[in-house]
Amino acid sequence: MTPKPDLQALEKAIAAPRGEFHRDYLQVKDLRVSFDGFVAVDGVDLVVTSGDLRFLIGPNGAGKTTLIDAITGLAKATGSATFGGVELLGMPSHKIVRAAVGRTFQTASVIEELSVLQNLDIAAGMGRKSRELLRRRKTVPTEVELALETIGLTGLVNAPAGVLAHGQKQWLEIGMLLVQDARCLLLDEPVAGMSAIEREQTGELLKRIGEQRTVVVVEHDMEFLRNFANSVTVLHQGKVLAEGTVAEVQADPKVIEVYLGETHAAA
Ligand SMILES: Nc1ncnc2c1ncn2[C@@H]1O[C@H](COP(=O)(O)OP(=O)(O)OP(=O)(O)O)[C@@H](O)[C@H]1O
Repeated sequence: MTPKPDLQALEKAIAAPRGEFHRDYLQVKDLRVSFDGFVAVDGVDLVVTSGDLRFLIGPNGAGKTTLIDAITGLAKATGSATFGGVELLGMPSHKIVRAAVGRTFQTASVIEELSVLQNLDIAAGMGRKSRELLRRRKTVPTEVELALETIGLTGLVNAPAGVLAHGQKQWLEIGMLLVQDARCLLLDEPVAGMSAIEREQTGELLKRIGEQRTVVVVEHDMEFLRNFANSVTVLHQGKVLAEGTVAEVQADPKVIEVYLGETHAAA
C-alpha cells in the first residue's frame, strides 16, 4: 500500500522560502546567552543562506559579538545554531571549525613572526610537523595558492605577517578561513581601522567569497554596509529589532530611533 503523503510537511515545504532548501545555511533558533544573570542575547532567530552577504548591525552592546561567540563555541548558549544541518551549540570550537564554520575577531589574530604562507599552512593544519611548517616550502599547495589569489597576497607569500598593512592582516585572516574550507564565515568588524581603499577592496573580497558561502559581517560602518550588504539584521538589547534589505532597514523608524538616529541627524 502506498503511504499517505504528509500534507502538513508538504505545505510547510511549499511555503518555505527558497533558501530553506539549501543545506548550506546558518539557522539560529531562540538563541540565548547570559552572563551571571545579564541576558546579552535574548532569543535570537536568524536564517542566513549561502550567497547572501548578511550584515549584522546594532548599537554598542547589542549582542552582535556575543552571538558570533555563541555560534563558534566561545560563549555558552541555549537554543540552537545549525550549519548544514549540524548542531553547533555544545560543540567544542575546533569541531565547529571542522563543521566548516569559521570566524574572525575585531583584532586580527595572525602570527606576526611567521610568513603569510606559514600562517596559511598552520590554518590549513595540513598534518605537517611544526618544524616542517616553519621551513620554507618549494611548492605551495593548490588550496593555499587559491586562497592567496583570492585575498590578493600572492606577491607577499614569504613576507612576515607582522609587516603587512592593517587591511592585509584582515585579508590573511579571511584567507586562513578559506584554507580551512570554511563555508560559513562570521566576520567581526572586518573593516574597522581600514583606509577607504582597503574598505573598498575588502568589500569586493567579501562579495567574491560570499557568492558561494554563507557570510555574516558585523559592522558599524554604514557606508560600507550600503555599498556591500545584501541583507541586514539589526540587533538591539540582545533581540532582533529588524531585518530586510538595506533600504528597508534604513527606512524602519525603530532602527532610526535606536541606531541610525544620530547618523541621520548628523547627515
Ligand atoms: N564575558 C562577558 N561577561 C559579562 N558581560 C559580557 C561579556 N561579554 C559581553 N558582555 C556584555 O554583553 C553585552 C553584549 O556585548 P557584545 O560585545 O556582544 O555587544 P556588541 O553588539 O558586539 O557591541 P559592540 O558593537 O560594542 O562590539 C554587553 O552589555 C557586554 O558588556
